[in-house]
Amino acid sequence: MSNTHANTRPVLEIDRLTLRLPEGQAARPLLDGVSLTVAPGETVGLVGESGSGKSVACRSVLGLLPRGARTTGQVRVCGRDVLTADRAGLAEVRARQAAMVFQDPRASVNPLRRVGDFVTEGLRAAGTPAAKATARAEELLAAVGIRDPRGALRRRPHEFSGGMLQRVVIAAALAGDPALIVADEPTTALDVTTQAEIIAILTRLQAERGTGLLFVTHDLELAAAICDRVYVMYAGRIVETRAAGELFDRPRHPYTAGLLSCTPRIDPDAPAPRPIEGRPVSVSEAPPGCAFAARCAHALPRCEEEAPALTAYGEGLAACHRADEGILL
Ligand SMILES: Nc1ncnc2c1ncn2[C@@H]1O[C@H](COP(=O)(O)OP(=O)(O)OP(=O)(O)O)[C@@H](O)[C@H]1O
Repeated sequence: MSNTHANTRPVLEIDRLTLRLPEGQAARPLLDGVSLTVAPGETVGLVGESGSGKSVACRSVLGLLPRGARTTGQVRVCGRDVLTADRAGLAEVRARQAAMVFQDPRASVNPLRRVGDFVTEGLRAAGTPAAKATARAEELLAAVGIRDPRGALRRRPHEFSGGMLQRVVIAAALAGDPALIVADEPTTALDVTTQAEIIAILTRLQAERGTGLLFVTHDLELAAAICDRVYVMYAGRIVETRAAGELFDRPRHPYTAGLLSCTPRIDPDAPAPRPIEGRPVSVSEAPPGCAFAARCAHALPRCEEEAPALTAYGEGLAACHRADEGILL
């Protein structure tokens, strides 16, 4: 975690990104005016229930859009808009500026190729001589806690457990020394002990190297523990963003409060988890007003008709008509 980069240019600036699929022109877009920044060295969480658009948003950072998607707005990585970049520009962003760690490490690697090929791929594509790339790969595998890195380079993915393979994926992500890592639920496919190890490795290396980290998760408590700032997403829109501590202690959006109250706590005195009533609406069926209104205990008729804009409350922003009324206290 770091809070020392208030005046530095962000490594990621998503600016009013709206993303529609061709067949759904009339329906609500998958992403609707999403804005988000990550500063150098900053850890930023993106949280929300399944289907809220977290993966679509973070894949857009590497220019990975659903087929036929139409976008407005910008996604700038180190100042370059990836949505308008040509092939060479996009390849450079992926090789040197931003890397992604996906949920399932087995889906990220080619099962037939050796681990060494996978970790050195980006380096070799960027013109690093083979011997130097191999030495760097060994160094990276050691940094993520793989014993016998030299031997590991010759092994194939099936010889690794899921947790060990996710370490390999993190090593490969760090190979080009990117300014930004996007981690999309990087531990969901792993057991609990391994999850903690992977989070510790990722956050340690990110802090040591000053890399910006966009961390996607549905676990608000985990986000609060490791992130500097958190964005909360619902039905394709950002509904709240603020510093992790303030978000956890004093949420302003009823959806954030709902996510917090359904998260199990370690503290024995904490209230028992309570699920948010109703189911998340899919982006396409969201009503014209606040997409959360149908599940919100505090909704007024206005909430169903008029979408609330993200507005400053406290040190952050919330999109709720009632955010200044203290309804969540
Ligand atoms: N290629 C695609 N074509 C059509 N719809 C898509 C595509 N990709 C995502 N969607 C839809 O966009 C919405 C957001 O999906 P997304 O995967 O970003 O959600 P998420 O918040 O990451 O969920 P999860 O936590 O389950 O990964 C969903 O309604 C999903 O069905």
